[in-house]
Amino acid sequence: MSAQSPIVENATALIGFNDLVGLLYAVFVKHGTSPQVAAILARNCASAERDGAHSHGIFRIPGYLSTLASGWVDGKATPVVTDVASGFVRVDAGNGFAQPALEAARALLVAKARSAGIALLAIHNSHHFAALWPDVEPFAEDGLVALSVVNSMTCVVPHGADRPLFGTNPIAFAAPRADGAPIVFDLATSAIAHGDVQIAARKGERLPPGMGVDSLGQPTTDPKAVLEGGALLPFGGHKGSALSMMVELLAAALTGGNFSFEFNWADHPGARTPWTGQLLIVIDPSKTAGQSFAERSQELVRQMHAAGLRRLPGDRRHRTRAKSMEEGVVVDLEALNQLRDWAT
Ligand SMILES: NC(=O)C1=CN([C@@H]2O[C@H](COP(=O)(O)OP(=O)(O)OC[C@H]3O[C@@H](n4cnc5c(N)ncnc54)[C@H](OP(=O)(O)O)[C@@H]3O)[C@@H](O)[C@H]2O)C=CC1
Ligand SMILES: O=C(O)C1=NCCCC1
Repeated sequence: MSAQSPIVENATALIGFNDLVGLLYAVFVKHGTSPQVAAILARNCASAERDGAHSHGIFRIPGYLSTLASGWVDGKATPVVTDVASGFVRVDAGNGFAQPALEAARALLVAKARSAGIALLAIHNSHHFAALWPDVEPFAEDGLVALSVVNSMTCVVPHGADRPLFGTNPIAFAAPRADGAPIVFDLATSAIAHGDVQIAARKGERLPPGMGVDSLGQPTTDPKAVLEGGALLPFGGHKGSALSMMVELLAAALTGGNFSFEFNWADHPGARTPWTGQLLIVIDPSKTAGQSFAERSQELVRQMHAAGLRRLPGDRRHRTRAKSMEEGVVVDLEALNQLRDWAT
């Protein structure tokens, strides 16, 4: 630890998962969401904290609240679902959050996927602040395969370019398997999520090399240099950059949302989300020929373990989830007290 960047370990507290959901629900209602929206966001945010996905748990609450206070997002919006075609559902989120829009469309989307074998959900006029795995995991728990993409705000320099253009543009995938939790991965197409850079800056920690550049385009491990005029890099050079480009096309061009670069923060003080889009593809694998998909995915996992793999994507989350459900969710004490203030 360097003398210039002391790492302060904050005190923590334990809170039961349902108590955390209840507390977050009260915070959201108090700050202008409808009870329906509050219930969805509270569960989403508490689930991230429960699973140790800290960059998209309680850490995000100040951003939610300042965005609600700015009027940039409508916390009481009622999503409008349109049955576009046999395999296509569109939702106008009404300038509300993306998760209630997904909830509003879920039943129709699943019915279409089960009848046609595949269905696509395009959400626009929406805000997505969160982790993506809660959006896809429930489909796989019901035996379906799901893929989701969402673009975010400009902070990533495309491979070979001179200035930031893409968002951190995550991709999440979930598939059922015969024995055990669904296979789920959820990753930013940037070398690191923006939220993790903010957390590192707050804790006075350095970033690993290769994550970002400073305002002069020079490589840096200083999170503040990345946040203040610098930018992030895609993961895996041209490969992550191509995936990020794909996310812009699917999540924005196909849904009617903004590209990550089409949002001017200066016009919306307090806003923390851009006005982008979200795309979800749901597949019913029972429609494929041959052996059960869940058996095939189980066989893949078996072979990966036989090849020496010790950790599947999602394993860490599930371990953290089990511990949180048994012992309580570990939260920063100061953040917990702040939530209690905000709830009253
Ligand atoms: N809404 C938005 O606009 C945005 C949201 N995000 C969110 O930020 C979150 C964090 O993204 P990111 O930092 O890229 O995620 P990570 O790099 O931490 O993890 C990405 C995936 O890889 C898995 N994984 C990590 N390390 C290993 C390993 N050693 N072996 C096997 N699997 C591993 C993770 O599983 P596990 O979880 O079990 O560790 C996870 O599924 C995501 O939830 C994403 O949706 C990011 C950008 C924008
Ligand atoms: O961590 C990130 O990167 C983001 N998370 C939520 C919304 C914008 C980007």
